[in-house]
Amino acid sequence: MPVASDQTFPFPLLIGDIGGTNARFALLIDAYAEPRQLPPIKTGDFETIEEAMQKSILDKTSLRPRSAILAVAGPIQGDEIPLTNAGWVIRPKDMLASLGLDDVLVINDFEAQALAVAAPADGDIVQIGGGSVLPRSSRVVLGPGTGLGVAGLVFAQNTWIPVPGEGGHVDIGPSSERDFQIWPFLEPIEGRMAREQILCGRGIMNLYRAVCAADGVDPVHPDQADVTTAALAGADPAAVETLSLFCTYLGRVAGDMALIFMARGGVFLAGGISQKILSALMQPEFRAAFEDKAPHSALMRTVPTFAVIHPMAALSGLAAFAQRPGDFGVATEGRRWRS
Ligand SMILES: Nc1ncnc2c1ncn2[C@@H]1O[C@H](COP(=O)(O)OP(=O)(O)OP(=O)(O)O)[C@@H](O)[C@H]1O
Repeated sequence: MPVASDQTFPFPLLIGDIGGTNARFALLIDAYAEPRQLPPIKTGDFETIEEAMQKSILDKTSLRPRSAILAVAGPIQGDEIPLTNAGWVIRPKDMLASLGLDDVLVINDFEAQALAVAAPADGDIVQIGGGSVLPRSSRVVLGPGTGLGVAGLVFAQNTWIPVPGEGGHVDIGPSSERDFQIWPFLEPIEGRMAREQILCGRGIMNLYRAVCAADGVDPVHPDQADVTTAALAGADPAAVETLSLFCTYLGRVAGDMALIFMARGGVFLAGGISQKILSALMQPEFRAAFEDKAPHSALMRTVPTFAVIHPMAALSGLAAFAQRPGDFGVATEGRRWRS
């Protein structure tokens, strides 16, 4: 049965960021040592998470972790947690038994990204456009990857409290004249357009195909990496427009989230794709769409936006929480299991 309890976890402690495509792990020997990062693995290479953890971690070290804190892509409910965009199902009770752990906590992957932006090091982020951080004010993290992750981070009672959600599944609509030309060709999900239909890896392909269809040209790029590579090289007008629109829509959604949380502490772009298209995010489209929020454009100009460039940001957030749990208000009820 999941139990509610205190916030400390026994060391050695294994932390893991389990995305739809990649899983990244690190070991913490104690509350003071630097996390020992392990080589990332592809979720598709292993049938189950227990097999992945056994073969890629436990078989390769004599260190026996006593607890695990895992961040997963998807909502956490009950004793079986399916990953939204991958085949694994996390069963913490089985994990306690099969991996010999005393304590397992499972949180949302963007909650971990939120923990990471409570106090990012200067070298971990790059500012996009103007504005400045108002200390102790709410923050937002969102990131296109296999899906679109979104979370808030609020400061209350001297702790940073991550606010997980499923903001990638909120509706998105057309706004400009060009949007109205392209929108009819976007593939919806069960009849509606959610943000994640555009703002993620497969969303780039959805947008690219729609841009091509709107202009009556044949798509030539086989996947999203090909589209962004061609766009960044300025090689193909449809790819260039796709990336430009992607930045506009990401800016629009980032601005929406900033308004919802009144995020004067900043909006942080995490996820694998943001790092790969950083030079496009630095162009005017992203920030212009972010600020285009009449009647609050003047306010939006003061709110800073950042790309997170730390390669393992979610892991750094989990490590900060594991080592200084008192700094964070992470709810454990219903998602912590102990043997
Ligand atoms: N150069 C690129 N341009 C655009 N998309 C890319 C590029 N390289 C990888 N991708 C896409 O990024 C996605 C993977 O993102 P990420 O590395 O953040 O993985 P993840 O952590 O597993 O994602 P998530 O946490 O959302 O499940 C895939 O859809 C992949 O096709």
